[in-house]
Amino acid sequence: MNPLILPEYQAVTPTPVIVALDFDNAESTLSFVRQLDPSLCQVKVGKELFTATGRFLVDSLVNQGFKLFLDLKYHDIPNTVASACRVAADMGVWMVDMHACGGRRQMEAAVEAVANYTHKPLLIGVTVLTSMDEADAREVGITKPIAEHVVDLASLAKSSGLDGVVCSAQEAGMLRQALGKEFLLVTPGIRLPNAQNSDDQRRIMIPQDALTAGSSYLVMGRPVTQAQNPVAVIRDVNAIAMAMNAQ
Ligand SMILES: O=C(O)c1cc(=O)[nH]c(=O)n1[C@@H]1O[C@H](COP(=O)(O)O)[C@@H](O)[C@H]1O
Repeated sequence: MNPLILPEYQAVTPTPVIVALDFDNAESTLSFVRQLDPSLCQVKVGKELFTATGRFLVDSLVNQGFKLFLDLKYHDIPNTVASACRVAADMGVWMVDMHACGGRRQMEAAVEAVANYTHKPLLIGVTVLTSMDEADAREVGITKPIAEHVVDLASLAKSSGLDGVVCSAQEAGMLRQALGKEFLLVTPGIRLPNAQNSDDQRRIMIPQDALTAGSSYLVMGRPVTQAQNPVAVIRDVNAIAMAMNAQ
């Protein structure tokens, strides 16, 4: 058990934080993860780390007891995505995602592929990337305001049987109203109140506002991994969530 983790934070289950392990090698990742604990946060392995390390690191993190979000954003024909989700389920991941714009048949095939697993991974549809603003969206043919497009894709994901979506916390309030309390809202693009800039992110929110708006999970990469004290940043978010849950 990591001595940095105080008993009161161990009581935070589930924590809303998913730490994006956006590293390019196993050594840096494992050295960073040594200060974390499965009761403190979930972890996410995305394209950079998975390309660098393959399933070796996923296995290692799952074996350490972390709930792992495999963020490979599948977007392919139904058979390919369904088969990939089945392999992800075999790996014991907690959450896996696919682009909702891959369509109903892609999502339904994924749902069917993992339906009989005892530990079925949560299936999450990516709506509109948090790095995109209205001008970016228009350039790729999205003619509606982003918020409306997100609601449409999230409704499609829900009616296809997915457990939730990735969206910006800016859309969380609207999606909560439209899709109810149970549907998971996984929100990247989180920035701390004192952040100097938003990097490549465009639709951002601070943790407190994201949780108030109805986010289920906050995906946090650089605000945690580049912090002087990553554990303190996670604990602060957990404390906000705990205070809100106590109300
Ligand atoms: O699916 C994701 O996790 C994701 C979707 C999205 O719309 N925006 C987004 O930033 N992400 C991921 O969330 C993480 C955000 O990292 P930071 O901007 O460093 O906090 C990265 O790993 C992204 O790949």
